[in-house]
Amino acid sequence: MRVLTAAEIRGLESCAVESGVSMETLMENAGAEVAAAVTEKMDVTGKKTVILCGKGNNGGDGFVAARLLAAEGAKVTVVLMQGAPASDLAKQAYDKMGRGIEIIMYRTAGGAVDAADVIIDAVFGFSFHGRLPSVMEPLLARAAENKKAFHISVDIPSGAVCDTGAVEGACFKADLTVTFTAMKPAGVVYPAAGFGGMTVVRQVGIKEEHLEMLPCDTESVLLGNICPLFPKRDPEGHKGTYGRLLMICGSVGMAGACIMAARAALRSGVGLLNIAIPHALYPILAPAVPEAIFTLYDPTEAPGEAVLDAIDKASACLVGCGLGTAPYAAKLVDAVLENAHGTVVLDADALNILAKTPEKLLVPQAPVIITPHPGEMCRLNGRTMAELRADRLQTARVFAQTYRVITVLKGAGTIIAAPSGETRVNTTGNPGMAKGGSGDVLAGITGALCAQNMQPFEAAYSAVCIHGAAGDLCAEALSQHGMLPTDLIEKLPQVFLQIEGK
Ligand SMILES: NC(=O)C1=CN([C@@H]2O[C@H](COP(=O)(O)OP(=O)(O)OC[C@H]3O[C@@H](n4cnc5c(N)ncnc54)[C@H](O)[C@@H]3O)[C@@H](O)[C@H]2O)[C@@H](O)CC1
Ligand SMILES: Nc1ncnc2c1ncn2[C@@H]1O[C@H](COP(=O)(O)OP(=O)(O)O)[C@@H](O)[C@H]1O
Ligand SMILES: [K+]
Repeated sequence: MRVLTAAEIRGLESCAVESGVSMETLMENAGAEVAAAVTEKMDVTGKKTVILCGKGNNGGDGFVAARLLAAEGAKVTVVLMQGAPASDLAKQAYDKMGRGIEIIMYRTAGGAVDAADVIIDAVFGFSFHGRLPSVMEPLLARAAENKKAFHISVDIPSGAVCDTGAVEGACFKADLTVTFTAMKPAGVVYPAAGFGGMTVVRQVGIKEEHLEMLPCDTESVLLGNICPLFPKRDPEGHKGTYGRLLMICGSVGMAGACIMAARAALRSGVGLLNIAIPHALYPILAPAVPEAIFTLYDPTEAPGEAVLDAIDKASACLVGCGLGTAPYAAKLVDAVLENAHGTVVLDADALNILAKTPEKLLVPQAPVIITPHPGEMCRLNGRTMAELRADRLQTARVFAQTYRVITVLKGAGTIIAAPSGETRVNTTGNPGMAKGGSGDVLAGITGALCAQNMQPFEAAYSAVCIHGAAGDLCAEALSQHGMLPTDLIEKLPQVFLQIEGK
């Protein structure tokens, strides 16, 4: 699904006005969609409906919804959060409300919020930036405490910044967000996405051709979107057809990371898996991954002929899961950066090794995918965690463009950014995956898809989506508490069944 910024929506709004659709109509339709979302959920007759309205057009949408819900028999109270409406459009909508709707100021609204059956958040929309004014915080907290009410946000949960998904202070917590025209970053990028509940996109009068003509470089990803990227396997295919993945992962003390990445790669369709490990790991790895072949190396020596030959033959290399950061590991990373022909996937310790010298990411001729979690990202770009959380989209984009690497910034709503500026936001997965080892599974899937010659950007976002989909199946079957990263691997066949079925 396309994800549009506030400026893009404003541009579309101007096109609509030029083609004869008035702003009043857009606002009327927006308010009607909000009212419809409530009436679809419940019979509103006599229901105490509190609408928190700001002074801008988001508040205007709230006034329209107030009028329409009151006409349906709801007992509506409008709360002016910033005093009288300021925009002409919002003023018109306010005047049209007529009698029969209670209008109160936010300072006296606590009781109404506590007793409400429905609370509609129409305080701020896509023009909000910075922090929610602190005077509004107590009322939002009371709205959240009213657990029996249905909470609905208009366009964006108030307190979230549209284009970055940042939430610096308090934010309205919604069960449902009705957003207009297109998905916005705040609907899919965390932390904002965690406040909006389910987000539905509703059309309010922007012409479809205007929407389609608009170039868009950001999309959200669902399993259904990636299915067409997986052609049927060739009936005459052999192991050579499906690529040769070289993994340089694992060390004494971290063999498990290598095993999980290897098993995930094998369950993701790769033809041949070669694992380069120190001799000492062979007795553990060989029985754990019987399908793999092994290239054994001596960690006290520089990467030898066998490792260099393996790099030369690989259609993709995955480096870093459980590799450690010893000097020999750094030499292995260099060997891959200098010699790889196929896509290079760098995870975990490979990224820790490169944190001091990120310019080395520019060395490979081959495409590079990096899969940092937020801590690794901050080590690589030298920024703080607060800076990262303030704009996860831009953090990934800037790094991808600066170092010409596909950047997979992991976490809820993983961001996948390409050097071209194209960006994807993942929508699968859940907090049951927040356990050591989940990242190794993702790295294995990513390496396997790259080895099979999928385009690297498509491989990167498909892997993230598949990984999250496996996580969602695990959560359903095993609970978020009880599921393990190794369970993700066992669920991969079920995800690929869905992909092959399309
Ligand atoms: N453009 C469109 O296509 C449509 C837009 N509509 C609505 O219009 C909304 C946007 O309306 P507006 O542009 O009037 O702005 P908002 O209603 O988002 O914000 C109101 C005002 O708050 C100010 N503000 C921003 N950050 C603040 C902060 N931290 N503290 C205090 N004040 C702050 C802004 O400068 C703005 O003037 C959309 O989100 C949507 O709900 C709808 O009416 C339908 C169509
Ligand atoms: N709350 C969450 N929602 C969705 N996915 C998550 C969540 N927490 C973690 N994940 C996913 O789990 C994986 C964890 O990776 P990482 O932090 O590298 O762990 P490790 O290296 O310990 O295996 C990432 O793919 C991340 O996106
Ligand atoms: K809002």
